Order: sequence, then structure tokens, then C-alpha cells
Amino acid sequence: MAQTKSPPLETRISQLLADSEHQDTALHQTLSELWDAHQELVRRLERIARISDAYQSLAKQKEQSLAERVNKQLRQLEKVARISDRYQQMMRDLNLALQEASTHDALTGLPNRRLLVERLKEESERFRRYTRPFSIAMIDIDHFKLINDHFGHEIGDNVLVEVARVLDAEIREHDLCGRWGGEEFLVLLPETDQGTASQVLERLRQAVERLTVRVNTASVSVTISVGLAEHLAGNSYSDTINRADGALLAAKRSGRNRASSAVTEDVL
Ligand SMILES: Nc1nc2c(ncn2[C@@H]2O[C@H](COP(=O)(O)OP(=O)(O)OP(=O)(O)O)[C@@H](O)[C@H]2O)c(=O)[nH]1
Repeated sequence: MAQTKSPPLETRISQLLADSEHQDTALHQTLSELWDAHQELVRRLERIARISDAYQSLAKQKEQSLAERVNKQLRQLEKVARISDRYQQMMRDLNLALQEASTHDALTGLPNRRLLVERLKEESERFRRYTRPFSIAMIDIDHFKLINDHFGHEIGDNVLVEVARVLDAEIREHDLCGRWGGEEFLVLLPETDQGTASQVLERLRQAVERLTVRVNTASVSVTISVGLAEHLAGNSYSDTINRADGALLAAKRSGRNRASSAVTEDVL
């Protein structure tokens, strides 16, 4: 036999309490009170559930917004780190450029007088401690004033650049060629006595003699005069420069386009 499904307990109680047939029974009053208490309990539970739901969604929201804030700050930190990296790279580049500008000649790109003096001090110190020989050559372009006067200062500058390039290309890696000033260059030859230095400088002289600088349809040739001096015990590097200068003067006086040595001032 098929069983009819009874309605839920709450419906049945409501129906019983509403039924006029049971109004005056002793249980009606008690059931009614129990029913009210039950309804109140259900309301409270629903309220607690609502509060708990609200609290949970608030906590979730907070969690989400905290994660968002952390992510945002991380992104900002990454941006700051990138800017700082770029800034540091710029500072390094700037430092290098400043160092290059303070130690190199702007026109020819060769080491300038300051860097030459630094290296001269180092070499004379090495000489003092370990008696390692070194030589200095002072090089001056012959009749350079005529080139400026004839072709103009700009062509004069081009000639300076070209002579510098040839000199620099001809020396060894450990030698140093720099612009001493004006149309004068200094070559420092570490571990080199005067005999060897004179061979090197003769090679340089010939290389410059072969050089031609184009000026429109014409071309300009130049020669150099060289004064050589090997560093001597008891001398300062300035003494050696002065001796090389004296030898240069001798080379100029004896006809230019030649190298002269300081000790004997013999024309090579
Ligand atoms: N274009 C140019 N000329 C320069 C520069 N520095 C110096 N000079 C010129 O170089 C010339 C040097 O002339 P002088 O010292 O009289 O010597 P010189 O004409 O080379 O003659 P000698 O050295 O006696 O053979 C001067 O006219 C300077 O103006 C430069 O950077 N550029």
C-alpha cells in the first residue's frame, strides 16, 4: 500500500495550532509557547548565519584588497628599482665620460698632458725602485704655423688629428703617445733604452712623412722633428723632458724632419 508522505513537521505544527478543534486542549497552550520559542531560536540562528556570512565576505574582501595593495607596492618597487638601475648606469656612463674628458684631448682623442704626467710619474717611480729604463720623445710638427696660415685653422686641426692617428698607430701597446700641447706630442716608451727608442722614433718620423691630408683637390704633407732622451738616475721626469726638449731644439736647428738624441745630440 502506497504511503502518503506527511507534510513537514513545522507545517504540521502550524496546522495543529490553527485548528479550532484543538484550541481548548491542555497541550495547545504549551505547544504554542514551544512553537514561539522555536521560531525565536530559528530567527536568532538565521541572524547569526547572516552575521557570519557578512563577516566572512568582509574578511575575504580585506584579504583581496590586501593582496592587491601588496601587488601594487611590488609593482611600484620594481619600477623604482628599474629607474634606480637606469640612473646608476647613467652615473657610470657620465663618470666614464668625465674621466675620458679629463684625461684625453678633445681634438685628437689622445691622452692629454695630465694623463701623460701621471704615467711619467709612475715610470720615474719604477725607475727609482727597480731601475727599469724608459725614454721620452718630444715631437713637434714642422712649420705648422704655415699650414694654419695657408689653409686655415680647420685644416690645421685636421692635420693634427691625422698626425696623432699615425703616431698612435705606430707605437707599441705599452708605449703612450699623448698631446703635450699645441702641435707638440710626447711619446713615453717604457722598458726602452735610447738606442731602441731612436729606431722607434725614426719609424714614426717616416710614417708621418708618408702621410698626406686631403684639402679639397690638393693635399698637405707634413714632417716632424723629434727630441729623444733616456731617463737618467738622479733625474726627475721633468729633467728628462727638458733634455728631450733640448734635443728637439737641436733637431729643428739642424734642418727639421729628423730625430735628435739628448745625450750626444747626434742627428740620427
Ligand atoms: N690648427 C691648430 N693650430 C694650433 C693648435 N695648437 C697650436 N697651433 C698652432 O701651431 C703653430 C705653432 O707654430 P710655431 O710654434 O711658430 O712653430 P711651427 O710653425 O710649427 O714651426 P717650427 O716648430 O719651428 O717648425 C701656431 O701657429 C699655433 O697657433 C691647434 O690645436 N690647432
